[in-house]
Amino acid sequence: MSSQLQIHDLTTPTILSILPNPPSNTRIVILIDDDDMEDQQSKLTPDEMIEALVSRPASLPATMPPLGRDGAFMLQLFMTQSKMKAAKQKADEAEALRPQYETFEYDLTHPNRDILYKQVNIPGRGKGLVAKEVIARGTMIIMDLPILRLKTAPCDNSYTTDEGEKAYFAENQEIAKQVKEMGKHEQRTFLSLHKYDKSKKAPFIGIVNANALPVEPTGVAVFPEISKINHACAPTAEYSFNTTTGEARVYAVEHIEQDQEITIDYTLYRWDHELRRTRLTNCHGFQCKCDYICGTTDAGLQAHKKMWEHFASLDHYLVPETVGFMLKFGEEAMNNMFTRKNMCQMMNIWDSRAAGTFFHAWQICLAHGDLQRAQCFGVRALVNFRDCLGEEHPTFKIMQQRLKEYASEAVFKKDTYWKGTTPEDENIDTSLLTAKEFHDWLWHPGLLKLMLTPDDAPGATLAWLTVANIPWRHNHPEITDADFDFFHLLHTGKDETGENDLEGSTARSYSPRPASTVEGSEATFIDGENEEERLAEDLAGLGVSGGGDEDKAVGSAAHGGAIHPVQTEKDLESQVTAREDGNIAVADTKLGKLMAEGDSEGAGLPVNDNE
Ligand SMILES: C[S@@+](CC[C@H](N)C(=O)[O-])C[C@H]1O[C@@H](n2cnc3c(N)ncnc32)[C@H](O)[C@@H]1O
Repeated sequence: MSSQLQIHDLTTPTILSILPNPPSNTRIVILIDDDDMEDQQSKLTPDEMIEALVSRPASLPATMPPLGRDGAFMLQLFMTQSKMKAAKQKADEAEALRPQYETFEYDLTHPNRDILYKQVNIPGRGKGLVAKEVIARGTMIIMDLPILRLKTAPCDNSYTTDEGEKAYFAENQEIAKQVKEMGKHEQRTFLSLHKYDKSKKAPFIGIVNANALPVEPTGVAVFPEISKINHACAPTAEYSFNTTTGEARVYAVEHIEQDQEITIDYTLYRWDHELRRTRLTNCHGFQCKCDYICGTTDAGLQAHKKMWEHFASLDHYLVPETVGFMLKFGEEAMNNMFTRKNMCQMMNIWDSRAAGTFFHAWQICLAHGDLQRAQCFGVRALVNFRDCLGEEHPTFKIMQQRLKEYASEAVFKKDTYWKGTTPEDENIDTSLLTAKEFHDWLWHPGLLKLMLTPDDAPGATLAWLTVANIPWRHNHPEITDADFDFFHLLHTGKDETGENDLEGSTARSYSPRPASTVEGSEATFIDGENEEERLAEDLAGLGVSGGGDEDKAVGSAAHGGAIHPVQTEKDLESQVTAREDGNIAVADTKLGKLMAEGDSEGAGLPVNDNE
């Protein structure tokens, strides 16, 4: 039996006199429901408080006020009701967000669902996701886990022979088996996804084809939420997969307006328009008709091809085999990066390709011992990687590490011949420069030439933008001075105010620069002319007619013709209705139908009834 101490007006000295040698079984209640006390204790967690009281009573503040009106039984801290509630809610939220890697069991009450986006019908594209509110660049929109992973995309295999065809249908059955083993939520989710099955006999492959996205290191995966996102060649968001955690994320790479569609590039930017088209048609089963690339005229496509070839050739000094050239021709390599950056800007590419450009510029500057510029570029790369892939992504983490340990880079100071750097512009206080001055200083080593002829990369971009009637887009986020603070943060872990740290959201506060201020800084050519004037002047030289129409919306409006019939709300409902006996209706409706659509062996597969 425990002794009971009736303690009224309990004071610190009283507690201290009891606690060092409490009689066995003595428990003391300390009621903490008084505002003053809450203030004092707010810095301690309940566990710390207990620890402080029991093992280090002397550490209690000497001025501790009376501890309450009642006392009995147990050394216990009572948080106020609201605090308890908040703590519980926080714990529940954390639990809901905790990825479940082992089981892959997926709850339909997805943490991101209905938060930033909603699913609506999009004319010509079936359903799609739109922003429920304005979403800033760099915001994580979805975090998702695969419900199904395959080593290769079925659509990538060309089953032209009889044997190949057999293998194709065998694969369909393999996927069916995996679906059968899924939990009921996953089954429902998987089967509610859009299907593209040209053969009409491989429905499971059909679902994979329409929805699967590449995952690293190899293979493809289908996702419960991300697979609801439509494709755009100039997307508003970027999809990436994290090999370390096994999760996928989608980040806003543009400022997305309320009700604007959230789109990703299914082809992961890797291919020119012909390859993109093949991939989208063969795998995802639709022809993209965006006015950005796919829906333009033949001349537009030709111009795009040329521009793309130029773009792809710009980092040819940076592959390991030719790194010697980068050391020898640093300015030229830098010039290429300047061009690449300008091309990205003209095309309004602010996904991780832009980060790649800054990353290369960082390497070039490091190689030539130009640390000040290297730092500026390194930060830009990091900020862009963070915005597009997130701070958890291995690419971001590796970049962060490399920036810290720049001296161990293989190319570090391998060549000090750097025409671009003069004693005057070394160790310059960049904070004193205007945006324009800073821009000129930063890119100075590469500012040798920026031609606008049809055979030159920016010229080819301009030709494409013009032929395809795409405005030169520059009304989007440019890197701001916040990046420099971020670099400071990188080294110190704290900013001047001490409010941000690298573990937190840090430079998330980095906000898009308004369109008007972009002009005259990054968007200006070497001679400082306004790019619009320059554009107009150069059009004649390029032999292309018509200019960018700034008023016309671009890129995101891919009014493509979806081949599949629109899935109605009713369709979906009927697919996921729960059966009374605990199995799901989809088992003998949609799934059963799909099985039957496949070969006869498949029809016999029961759904998972373990649940
Ligand atoms: C991953 S699903 C996206 C969600 C799908 N729209 C739905 O209704 O469930 C891919 C399918 O959406 C359609 N789709 C996606 N992007 C499209 C686009 N840009 N133009 C036309 N159809 C598109 C195609 O039918 C494609 O097979």
